[in-house]
Amino acid sequence: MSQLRIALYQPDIPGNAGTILRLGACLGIGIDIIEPAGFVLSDANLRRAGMDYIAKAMLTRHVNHAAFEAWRATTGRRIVLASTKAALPYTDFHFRPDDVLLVGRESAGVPNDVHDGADARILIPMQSGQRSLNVAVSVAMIAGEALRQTGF
Ligand SMILES: C[S@@+](CC[C@H](N)C(=O)[O-])C[C@H]1O[C@@H](n2cnc3c(N)ncnc32)[C@H](O)[C@@H]1O
Repeated sequence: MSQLRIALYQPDIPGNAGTILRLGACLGIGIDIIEPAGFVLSDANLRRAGMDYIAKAMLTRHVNHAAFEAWRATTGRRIVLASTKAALPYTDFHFRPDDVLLVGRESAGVPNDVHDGADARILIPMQSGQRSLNVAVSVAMIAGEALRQTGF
């Protein structure tokens, strides 16, 4: 099991959350959901995407960002934010095994204070003029690189 964690900031598309929960279950990565989410965990689209893997996901729910930060502060883990506004390509970032990879909500990313409060901000470079990748695709790409670097 990896120490890496993936945190979803107020996710609003249940199919993406289900896909990420499945990824976490398959790769042994814990998932944090920072609420409020735009759906309930019993949502049919979440269940369809996550299938029976959801039962095996190591999921922690935090009632809000302050509660998530309070938990995180006790662990000493870094927050590594995936952001379309970042400058540093994720492949040039040096991951630690216990980093928390934070991704933004599908509709609006993260607010400025969460963006500025992250320990690091990383980018998946895209072609000029493209807005963003799907959040679950972003998680898969960056988690793959983090696990590769940290020897999982
Ligand atoms: C659909 S995007 C959010 C789009 C939102 N309008 C914004 O500007 O952040 C959802 C999340 O996926 C991640 N993401 C998507 N594309 C990315 C990229 N090229 N580099 C880094 N993270 C990305 C970010 O965490 C983002 O907050």
